[in-house]
Amino acid sequence: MSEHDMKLVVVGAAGRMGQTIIRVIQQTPGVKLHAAVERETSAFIGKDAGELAGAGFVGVPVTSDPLEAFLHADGVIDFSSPASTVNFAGLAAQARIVHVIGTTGCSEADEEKILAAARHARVVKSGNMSLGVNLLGVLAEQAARALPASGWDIEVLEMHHKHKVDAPSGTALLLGEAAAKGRGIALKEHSVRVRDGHTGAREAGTIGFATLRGGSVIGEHSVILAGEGELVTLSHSAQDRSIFARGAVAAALWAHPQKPGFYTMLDVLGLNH
Ligand SMILES: NC(=O)C1=CN([C@@H]2O[C@H](COP(=O)(O)OP(=O)(O)OC[C@H]3O[C@@H](n4cnc5c(N)ncnc54)[C@H](OP(=O)(O)O)[C@@H]3O)[C@@H](O)[C@H]2O)C=CC1
Ligand SMILES: O=C(O)C1=N[C@H](C(=O)O)C[C@H](O)C1
Repeated sequence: MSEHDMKLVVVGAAGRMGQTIIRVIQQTPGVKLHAAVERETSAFIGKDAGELAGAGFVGVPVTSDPLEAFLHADGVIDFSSPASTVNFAGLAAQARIVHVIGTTGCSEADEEKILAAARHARVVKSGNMSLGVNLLGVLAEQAARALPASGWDIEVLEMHHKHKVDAPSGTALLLGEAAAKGRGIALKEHSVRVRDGHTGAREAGTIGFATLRGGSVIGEHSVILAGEGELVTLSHSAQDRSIFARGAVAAALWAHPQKPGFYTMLDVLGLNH
């Protein structure tokens, strides 16, 4: 470890992603764990963050005070919940530091507050921090551009573990947005997020979403382009949460020298053409 390492705070430190991120920080040159934050009511307050994550003792006790944690930090990695992410965005803006946001399920009002915070913080936000999914988004955009809407229907299918609380997943929406971009349409006006009962025939030009939940599935996503007599399926399968954590740490390092603003993983990965 060096004194020049980027000092990172992990919020939601005891969560599935929080623990994975702490382990990845311990393995990544150029970054160090500065603080780990959980709710005041968490049973993990005061426990060593490294031991909690199965990474061995690191000398960083879990705290419930984000203000103090952000004070001398360079960046925050945040996979928590929409309400807490909006709160952390305000604090990261005050501290003028990097805020990497993996939290999904944010409302439009939440997104506006995060955008406002990005006037002062360097925010990187994505529904999926993995290289593979971001490449899949680029491919979905290309496929949607190449195949005419009159003959090809687009459906996004996802499956996640039984603990997931938001639907469609952030990744499904990212992929839907990419396909909509390829088609030159606004996703909001053309998406079908639920089907139930006598729905009538499928409306041409819409982008449909289907959600499955169960077991311990980390994340399965497919973009299906359905034509007359043929299907094109583009898919990604997450086999380990470290793909998201590695992406988030890479995003923090990338954002450190950038100007304040709102960025996505496409910027980080150089896929934003
Ligand atoms: N963009 C990406 O690549 C990925 C995004 N995600 C997203 O990340 C988020 C977290 O996922 P996951 O780790 O599975 O969820 P978990 O529920 O396991 O973890 C979330 C953690 O955040 C904590 N938390 C919530 N509110 C606060 C708060 N105000 N202060 C401090 N800690 C808080 C929770 O505590 P408590 O249990 O007490 O509420 C919990 O420990 C989800 O939105 C998920 O969709 C997940 C994987 C990849
Ligand atoms: O909640 C999860 O677990 C995941 N959430 C993200 C999403 O909503 O797409 C990313 C990943 O698929 C895992």
